[in-house]
Amino acid sequence: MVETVTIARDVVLSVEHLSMRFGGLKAIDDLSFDVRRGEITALIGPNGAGKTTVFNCITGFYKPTEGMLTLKRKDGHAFLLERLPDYEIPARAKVARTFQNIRLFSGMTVLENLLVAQHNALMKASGFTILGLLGSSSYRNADEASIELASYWLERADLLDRADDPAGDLSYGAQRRLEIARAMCTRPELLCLDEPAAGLNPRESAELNVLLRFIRDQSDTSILLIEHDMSVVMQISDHVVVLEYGRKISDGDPESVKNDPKVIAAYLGVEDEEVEEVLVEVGDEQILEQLESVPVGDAAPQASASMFAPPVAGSIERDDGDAAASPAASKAAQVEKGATPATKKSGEEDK
Ligand SMILES: Nc1ncnc2c1ncn2[C@@H]1O[C@H](COP(=O)(O)OP(=O)(O)OP(=O)(O)O)[C@@H](O)[C@H]1O
Repeated sequence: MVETVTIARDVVLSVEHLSMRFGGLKAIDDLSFDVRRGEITALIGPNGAGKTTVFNCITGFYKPTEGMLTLKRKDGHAFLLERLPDYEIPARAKVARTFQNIRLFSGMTVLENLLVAQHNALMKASGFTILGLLGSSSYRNADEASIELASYWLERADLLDRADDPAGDLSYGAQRRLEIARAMCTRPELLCLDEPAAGLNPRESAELNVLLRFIRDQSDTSILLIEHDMSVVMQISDHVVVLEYGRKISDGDPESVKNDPKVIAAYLGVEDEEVEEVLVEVGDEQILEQLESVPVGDAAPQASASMFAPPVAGSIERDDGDAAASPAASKAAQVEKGATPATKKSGEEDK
């Protein structure tokens, strides 16, 4: 059943009073924010802040403990994502997602990866029969349309000349772009990207930025991304939402969020001397001045100091997909784990 609700016209996703508990741990606590249509919204925060949990709630991997997630499609249909079975979220609500770890079919060619993403549309066109596959004109048309769409996104991702190569042969940055191209082949209205710049070098990050800006400006897809690389966030986001310990601490345009003392304190939740050291390294005196007005004790004790540190070429660890931007960007200790998920589905943890 299609759940119909009323939300502002330019909002594609409305998150309202979202909470998610894992046993005794409240990973998300009464979180509300909007993703506006045609924008890039970044969800940022120190490690363990709850960003991936929000994605898992949006994409149906977790059913939230409380709250409403309303996806409004351009045609006016609205879906309450927390009530949809997870397999219907991409198909009906048109939400696509990529993961922190690259998940391509590495033995298939680049083109095949994009065609597999359109499997549902092709099967529908075949009428789910072998005769349909072999002879029907609707299948042939759908087949041609799939190849055309795949070629379009391969070109946008600068991968057209690699179409027949195995996906596993691509460079890391090219594989990231292929994942995004594959997601775009499902014609999503909301694209959720979990750390798309993780492990990319500055040149690859710049290529990613070009692709994401193109999606925002030239397609009907809005983007919600989790990202630790602040150079990416600050360059391409229209809107930034900051989480700390599952709660929203800031929400606004990149400039206002960057200068929000609560955000600075959360990211630089370290000893006073270290704060100063990092800020001097970054060279932002304005932030330093603002930080002085934050009451002592407001800083989170286990946050990361990575926010304003620029990426440093050559210091990127790619094996596990994590990027270390600079010494100042070392990840903070995780918030204590170990609680049992209240509503986690069977299968692996979705990271
Ligand atoms: N399935 C789970 N079971 C128990 N606790 C969980 C589960 N998933 C997440 N958590 C906890 O919820 C909190 C938020 O985790 P989450 O992975 O959403 O944070 P994050 O902001 O995405 O972190 P990172 O930036 O490191 O990816 C953490 O304390 C984490 O340990």
